[in-house]
Amino acid sequence: MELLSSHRSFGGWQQRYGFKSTSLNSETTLSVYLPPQADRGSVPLLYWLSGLTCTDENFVTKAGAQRAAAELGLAIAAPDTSPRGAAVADDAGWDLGQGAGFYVDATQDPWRSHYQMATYVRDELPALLAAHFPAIDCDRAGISGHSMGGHGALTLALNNPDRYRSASAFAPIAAPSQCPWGEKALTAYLGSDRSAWLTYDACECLKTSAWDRPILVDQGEADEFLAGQLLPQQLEQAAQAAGKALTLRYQPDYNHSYFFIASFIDDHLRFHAEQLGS
Ligand SMILES: N[C@@H](CCC(=O)N[C@@H](CS)C(=O)NCC(=O)O)C(=O)O
Repeated sequence: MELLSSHRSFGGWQQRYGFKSTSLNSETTLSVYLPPQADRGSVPLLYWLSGLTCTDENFVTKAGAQRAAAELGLAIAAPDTSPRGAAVADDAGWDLGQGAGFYVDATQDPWRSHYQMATYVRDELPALLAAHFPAIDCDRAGISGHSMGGHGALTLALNNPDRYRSASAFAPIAAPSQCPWGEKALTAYLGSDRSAWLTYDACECLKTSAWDRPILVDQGEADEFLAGQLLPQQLEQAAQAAGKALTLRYQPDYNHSYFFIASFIDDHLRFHAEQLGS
């Protein structure tokens, strides 16, 4: 891993690394926040998955998470949202291809040779972090994200309750098999057989998942994508039917932006820290 940048932040370090990912078969970047407590012992980890058009840097520069992460002793790993590079398939739209990996393992050409984001986040990242950051305890890991990344966080947690101990999301794409963003991406990455999509739809995952911990979701009421793309009411119904402990908070006047995320990120970090024992 090549250290691309390192900044002192609230007594810890905000760092960015570049490396070749084996699952993505491409160069990628990863941002890591190491809280001050990492100097003295082991710290739990929060994975942050960003949304459409983002890199690993949007969260780092806009969410304002470092202050609370430093207080709570929580490391944060923020990966990029897709494989990148001239040799990697792309699409003219901003909602497919580079910057829009949707945290799935693609099975269709031309995507499948690089777009293995589920494997990358679930398997490669913890191994990499454990090897390079001895202070990070990858067995005490939670996951969160925004929009496409909220969808990624919920589906990864629900599909892997042994891997993550806490889960939350901001304005997640809650039912991707029923909204235009999801239908476009899942058709491209997984093919037109909708049964292959279900494992990547949080509402479907809730029906069968062994996840037994509380889930926190914040949703802005003035979110421009609320009715057309995000469908949080479906998540609420699915959680209720499955008997899962979902707290869905509607936040009046907040839109889809990082101003919304920055306003509630401390609540989410505290929520994760409590469950991760930090
Ligand atoms: N580019 C799209 C918007 C995409 C968008 O809102 N992306 C969200 C995630 S879904 C985001 O986090 N954007 C980056 C940012 O705000 O820093 C548009 O022009 O409508």
